[in-house]
Amino acid sequence: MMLGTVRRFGVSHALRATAPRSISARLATQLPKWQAPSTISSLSATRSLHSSFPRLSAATAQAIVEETEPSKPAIITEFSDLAGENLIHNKIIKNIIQPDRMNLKTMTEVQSLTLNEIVKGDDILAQAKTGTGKTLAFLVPTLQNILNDPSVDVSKVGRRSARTAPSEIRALIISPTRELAEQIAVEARKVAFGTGLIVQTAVGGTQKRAGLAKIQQEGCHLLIGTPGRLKDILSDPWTGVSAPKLNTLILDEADRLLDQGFAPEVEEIQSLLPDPTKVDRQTLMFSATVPREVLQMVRQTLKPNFKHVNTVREDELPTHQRVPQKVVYTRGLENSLPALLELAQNWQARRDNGEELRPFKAIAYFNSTAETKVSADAFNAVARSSEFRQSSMRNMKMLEINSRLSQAVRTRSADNFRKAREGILFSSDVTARGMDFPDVTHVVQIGVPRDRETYIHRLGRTARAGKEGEGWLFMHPGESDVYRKRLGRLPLKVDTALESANADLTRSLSNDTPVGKIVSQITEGLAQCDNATKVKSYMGQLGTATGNFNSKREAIQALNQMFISSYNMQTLPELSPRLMQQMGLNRIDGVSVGDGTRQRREGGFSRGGDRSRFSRDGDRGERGGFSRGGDRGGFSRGGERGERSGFSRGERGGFSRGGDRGGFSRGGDRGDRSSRPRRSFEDSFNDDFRF
Ligand SMILES: Nc1ncnc2c1ncn2[C@@H]1O[C@H](COP(=O)(O)OP(=O)(O)OP(=O)(O)O)[C@@H](O)[C@H]1O
Repeated sequence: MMLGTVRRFGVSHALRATAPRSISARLATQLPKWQAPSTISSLSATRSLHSSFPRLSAATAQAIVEETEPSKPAIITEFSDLAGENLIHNKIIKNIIQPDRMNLKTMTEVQSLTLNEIVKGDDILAQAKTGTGKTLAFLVPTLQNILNDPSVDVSKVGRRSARTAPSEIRALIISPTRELAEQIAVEARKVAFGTGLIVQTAVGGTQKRAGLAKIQQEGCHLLIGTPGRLKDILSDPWTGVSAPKLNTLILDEADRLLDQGFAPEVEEIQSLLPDPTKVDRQTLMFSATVPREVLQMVRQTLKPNFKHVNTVREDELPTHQRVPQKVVYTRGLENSLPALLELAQNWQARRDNGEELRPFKAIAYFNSTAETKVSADAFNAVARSSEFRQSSMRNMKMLEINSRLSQAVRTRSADNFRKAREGILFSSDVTARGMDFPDVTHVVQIGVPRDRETYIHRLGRTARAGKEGEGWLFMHPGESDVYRKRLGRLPLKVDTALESANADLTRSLSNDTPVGKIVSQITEGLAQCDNATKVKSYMGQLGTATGNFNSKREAIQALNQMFISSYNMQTLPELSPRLMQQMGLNRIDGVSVGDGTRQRREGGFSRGGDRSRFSRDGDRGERGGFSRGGDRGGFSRGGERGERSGFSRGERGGFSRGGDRGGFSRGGDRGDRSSRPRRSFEDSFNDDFRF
């Protein structure tokens, strides 16, 4: 079996014969040493030689190449060795290796393999596990290709700022989330420091005008953004931003960008780029996961002779072996938050006892945005309590991030978590892909995630760059069918150590027991959350749980129990008959039927409880739940595949039919100009609905 493989597809694209060759392709012919590791398929025997952070050591690579194809020179594996090859600008190399800059030495496997391939100018699909340095793998050759382009004014390289017209954009990176786009930009600026190359971002939720002005004043060689905003500015002639000379397009988290939710926007962006028969374009796709369903889209998007660089062996699991993954069956939905607190306390107790453990820094993932909020609010209340403030956990930061927060708050949360030594980030899937928060020790997923890829990417927020980490999944036994379907082949082991996961919280527990103490902390924390948030959380979870549980009735019973016993609410939220019909529920499922008057009175919804209003006022994450619940045909009946496609169809279909789409897209542009930024449809849909 292969450690890293480079597969070539098809024959050369007819266009390539006529199209001008990319700079990198031309370069490649002058570069005898940086050979394609076409023998890389023979690397399997050396796997044990590698550290947990997969790298090809120079000696190993040399030995392999010699063993298999003695005539071929070594693969470059040290960043510093790039200098002798005249391949990569000295400033870029310095930026990467200098201790006071990025301080990196040896390439990771995906970097080594793809740098080599990208520089030759071919289209690439690159697959490597989470946290293995894919960002640098596409940034370095991309920035170098721009520098190599004779039509880019290289005479200014080295100056602080090389002013360019907006149309000088040579490379475009599309990212599914704003935070990831910004993170890539930070990395790109580090790599490009001192070269004169200008990196700009175009992401939703920020002032479009200000972003455009920046591009116009400073110029832009590399533009990084989210699909909606990129489409917006490239399609609008008034922005003055176009990319007639663009020759590199990168799709980070490619499988997400090619799924049915994003694909139309990505296609539209491509149609706004120069005709590839006139301006040769190299397209690069990177992700840790490439499900079979999207391979077809990959083939349609890349040139027929694209290369598939895959560092995940066919017989290997897509998660890091070094990461223990544990599944905890919770007695009820209400047991998850106490179990999370217990996990943190246990870790801290071990540290207090002198074990050499890193500070507890966890991301807790929830399937609905409102649940994220209620949980963050409850833990913040716990953290304010005198008991907590007197404990050794007192420095733990409790932070929240989800798509319902303003972009400014989202950015602040992400920055604070990045800086935090210890803490918990209560997150929806906005941070599930690509985000590189340092030193995350635990990823805790609450509820079975919507698909296998989501599980893998969330888990990938820990154990990055060769570090250690743990993955935990807290799930209700009622989710066992979808658990088996979605995550069945992943190496999760049942863990029963967390006592509060199994405590009966419908009965009062003595405060004298450790579990009783934990439960009372959470109960007091939840008591400080407002009722409206709790109602929204119930509604959000209704959507996700009815899609996840073996039966809707069981889901609703579990939810009702949590609402009454743990949220300490007296009466269940009312669901309108219309909503019930949309969700495929009936009275005997145990829901409270009404017109929403009660929750309006109690502050649950400001503008009503039916679906159409709820979709404006309620939690956007919840809408995902509703659609899934509503579009039962796709979600509950489908298998793994059916769920994926049903899910996407359900979301889009639900939206278009509901008419929200038009409203959102119209509102998006105007919103960017108004003082209170409004969200374009894409921003709301792509970021909020599905993350
Ligand atoms: N050659 C290297 N040596 C050591 N650390 C590296 C190297 N390259 C990148 N890193 C670090 O590894 C971490 C993960 O990198 P990156 O975010 O690019 O991973 P990724 O493969 O894109 O992950 P994901 O699949 O989650 O998007 C970053 O902190 C980065 O600085």
